[in-house]
Amino acid sequence: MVTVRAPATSANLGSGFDVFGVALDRPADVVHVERADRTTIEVTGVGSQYIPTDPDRNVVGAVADALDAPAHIRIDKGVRPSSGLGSSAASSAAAALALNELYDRGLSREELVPVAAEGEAVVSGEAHADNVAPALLGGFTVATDEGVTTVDADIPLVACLPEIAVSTRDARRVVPDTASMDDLVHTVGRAATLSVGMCRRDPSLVGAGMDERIVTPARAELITGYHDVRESAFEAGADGVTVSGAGPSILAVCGERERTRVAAAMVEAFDEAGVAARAYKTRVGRGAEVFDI
Ligand SMILES: Nc1ncnc2c1ncn2[C@@H]1O[C@H](COP(=O)(O)OP(=O)(O)O)[C@@H](O)[C@H]1O
Ligand SMILES: N[C@@H](CCOP(=O)(O)O)C(=O)O
Repeated sequence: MVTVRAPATSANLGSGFDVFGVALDRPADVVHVERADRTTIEVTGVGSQYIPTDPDRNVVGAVADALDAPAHIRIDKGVRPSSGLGSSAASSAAAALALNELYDRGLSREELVPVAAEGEAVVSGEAHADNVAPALLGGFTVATDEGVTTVDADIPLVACLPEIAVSTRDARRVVPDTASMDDLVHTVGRAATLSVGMCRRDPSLVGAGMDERIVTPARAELITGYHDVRESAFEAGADGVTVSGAGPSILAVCGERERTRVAAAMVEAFDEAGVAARAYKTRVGRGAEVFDI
């Protein structure tokens, strides 16, 4: 048996739609795999009642197919599904790494990124790699058609998860088909600022680089209380606030000392909007870990 822990991730970071991602140091999924003649799946943990065990509908089934590695796969969910915190990606990345070990396929973590992205295609319709890349490699990742670049960033974060579900598939439908040249220039400037901020481990540059005018405003409409939560986080000292992945989680970047205040302000603002929420005080963390063979 092989056991792998793969972390939650936050994709896009505002200005890096379908490209940027960070691994969070918590929460995480734990996946156990054992060789079998055909793939079977068992799911426990947070939100497991909403997750199919049919290998054609669970992301780990697609990963097992892609690696030609049938197995009995047990998923212990720590990352709630439809959260905007890369729940499906955590399972996909963990399964890819675990099955690669179990069947001795010899693929590197970089080579496992497109394999794990096959799982994302099952649930969102597209094999976007911006969650599975940080889930496998850790840190801040830039995922493009050419491959993945990583930065071992260390930045404090707050991920605030409201009790609403937004499916990535639905949230991809509201993404505009076109953008003006002004908005593209603005996005490139912010994305570059954010990347420099990650390299310098500077929360204020990362925060400034999160601002984005094309995708985020459309998705904010799907999240009750988004504007108030964002404003409250800034008032409490956040350097930047945006939709985490496709939502509904909201991600804030801040200094170490502001984290507790920012987390409390976000939960309170959701509460005032009539939505229960929890906040993870977290930071950019490591990628998936094999911890028991
Ligand atoms: N192993 C899995 N973990 C989480 N969700 C899964 C898994 N397999 C299939 N799903 C389905 O994927 C959807 C959640 O994925 P997605 O919408 O991308 O949300 P998230 O942002 O949390 O990854 C749900 O419909 C869920 O039932
Ligand atoms: N780039 C994707 C990221 C989806 O992230 P998730 O955590 O919500 O699955 C998108 O924005 O659609």
